[in-house]
Amino acid sequence: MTQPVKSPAPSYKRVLLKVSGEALMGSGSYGVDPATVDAIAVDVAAVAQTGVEVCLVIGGGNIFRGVAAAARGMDRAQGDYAGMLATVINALLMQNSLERHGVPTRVMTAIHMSSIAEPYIRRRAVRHMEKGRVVIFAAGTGNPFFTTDTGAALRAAEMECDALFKGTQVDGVYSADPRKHPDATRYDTLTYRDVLANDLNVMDAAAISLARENRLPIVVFNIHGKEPFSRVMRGEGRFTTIVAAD
Ligand SMILES: Nc1ncnc2c1ncn2[C@@H]1O[C@H](COP(=O)(O)OP(=O)(O)OP(=O)(O)O)[C@@H](O)[C@H]1O
Ligand SMILES: O=c1ccn([C@@H]2O[C@H](COP(=O)(O)O)[C@@H](O)[C@H]2O)c(=O)[nH]1
Repeated sequence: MTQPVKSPAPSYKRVLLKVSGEALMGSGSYGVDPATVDAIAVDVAAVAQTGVEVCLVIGGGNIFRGVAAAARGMDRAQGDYAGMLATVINALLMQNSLERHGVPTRVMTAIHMSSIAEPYIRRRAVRHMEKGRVVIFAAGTGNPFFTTDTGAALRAAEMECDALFKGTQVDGVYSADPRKHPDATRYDTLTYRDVLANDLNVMDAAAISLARENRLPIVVFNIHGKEPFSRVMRGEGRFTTIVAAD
């Protein structure tokens, strides 16, 4: 692997946090554990209170994944639309939790549902963040055959974020999926090219490619534990940074 130079923790002005839907299940195997959503909200609130502009993308894998439904015979595009609706449910739950902790928020959806959330309009989203609101981008890219990882890379590029933080079930990128291969080794830093060339499936290839084109650093970390987002923002704990080679 090419080893990019690891520099001290940068200071961020605006970041996007992607939370996997699975992370919201807590110790369950489906749906949402309110205590887990609350713990993530407290962590996001702490980061927002430092003055960093924060936007969020939450996956839907705790409720519905189009690709899994297609494997059982469902039409893929129809399943993907259902998956995107699952991300809206998660976004509304996170909004509720953040607001209970005093954080002003807006949910913006890529699929219009104006009774419950604003439609996604790039310049409005930027304005919300400038005013100190946490913006939650829901319904992914709005298109089937994509994932919320790609939605996260897309929105982070549009918002000109300094980095995309992927909060997931594992504490970084490994040589193989550590949940299936306990002997896999973890990397501190990787290049986009390494991730793509070695099929390191922590994020889908479309998301990595989009980040690479936009020179958007990706930081992969474990979303569980004591305020992990706050810690990784300070450069503490275990995580993997994915950047360009130079
Ligand atoms: N090389 C690897 N390094 C680290 N994790 C990997 C790797 N290959 C596969 N994975 C798996 O990828 C998962 C990250 O994807 P995640 O569960 O966050 O999915 P998602 O699609 O972003 O979210 P959702 O749960 O909403 O579908 C990790 O939990 C890990 O098990
Ligand atoms: O742009 C998008 C984003 C998501 N989907 C569908 O939603 C589910 C849940 O998202 P995850 O990224 O897996 O958490 C996904 O499996 C797709 O079915 C989509 O179609 N387009």
